[in-house]
Amino acid sequence: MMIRATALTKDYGTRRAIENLTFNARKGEILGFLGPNGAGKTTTMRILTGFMPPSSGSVEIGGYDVIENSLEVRRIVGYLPETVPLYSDMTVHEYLEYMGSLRKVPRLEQRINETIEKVELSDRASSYVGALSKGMRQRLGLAQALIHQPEVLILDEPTIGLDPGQVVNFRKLIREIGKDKTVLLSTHILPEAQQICDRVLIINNGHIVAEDTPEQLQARLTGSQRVLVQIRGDSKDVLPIVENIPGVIRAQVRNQDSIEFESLPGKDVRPEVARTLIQRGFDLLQMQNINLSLEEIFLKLTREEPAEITDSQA
Ligand SMILES: Nc1ncnc2c1ncn2[C@@H]1O[C@H](COP(=O)(O)OP(=O)(O)OP(=O)(O)O)[C@@H](O)[C@H]1O
Repeated sequence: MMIRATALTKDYGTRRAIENLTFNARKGEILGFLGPNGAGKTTTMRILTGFMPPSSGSVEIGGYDVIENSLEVRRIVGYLPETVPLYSDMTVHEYLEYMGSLRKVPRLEQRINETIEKVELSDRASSYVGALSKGMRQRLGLAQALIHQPEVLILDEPTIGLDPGQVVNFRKLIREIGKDKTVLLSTHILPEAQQICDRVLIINNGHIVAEDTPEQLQARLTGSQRVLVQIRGDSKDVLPIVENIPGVIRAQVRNQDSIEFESLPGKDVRPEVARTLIQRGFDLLQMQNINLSLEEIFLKLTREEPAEITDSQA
């Protein structure tokens, strides 16, 4: 195992940010940390990079304890924090020279050239950092994380604030770099985790609530459908009818003239619902799939195994 985190807990004063997180990452794996804002992703990454100690628990990276062997850990870990401290009055080359010299990178000039080529900034080597686009700045952030050729790369919400084109490029770049590194990446965007990662940990409220491959995650999420139905009439009259249609697992009144229902995985009951309602004399005004929000996805994924609620969070 390249990363081994055991029973990590972090309290900020009386606020418990993460509790008892245990997870591993294999060598060469791209592991995703998926969770909404405030879930505890940044806290975990800061602990992993030795930026701050946990309140309890331990982390080993490449066999080194992040606190006891912090120098070794810094040598094998590259970190792209949520906001990278970049110096706008340095050029791209100067900035990497500076970051590389702090890390005492050997043959730095050659290394800078290799790195800017990898992140596709070679033609910007002499541009001032302040003049770069957001996407370029993020690639420069990645370059500083890669300058010392770390085996492990830790990326905190790396595509946040990029425009859609830049996001696509940046994800491709991470996959490319991840071919020969262990990568831990945090995101609050489900498709991002699915596109980039080999395995995804879902973190909510400081706890790991699910762990899966992107494929299995997808299967668990797209299995069932949620649909909004609007009719001319009273939704209270329609509810019992829809509830009784085979394949419908849950239905509820949305407002006066609409209800929503959820169907069994793998079964599209919409035609049956439409037919039944029309047969019963209702005018069907609208039928619309409802996308799951991230919060709902968490609930869904954790329905079978509810997240542990502890009373120690007060
Ligand atoms: N320095 C701090 N002092 C007090 N509370 C903090 C501190 N940093 C984080 N927290 C709290 O700990 C919890 C976890 O925060 P964390 O930043 O790790 O979450 P996150 O998943 O990275 O979210 P985000 O994407 O918003 O950064 C949040 O409730 C946050 O308010």
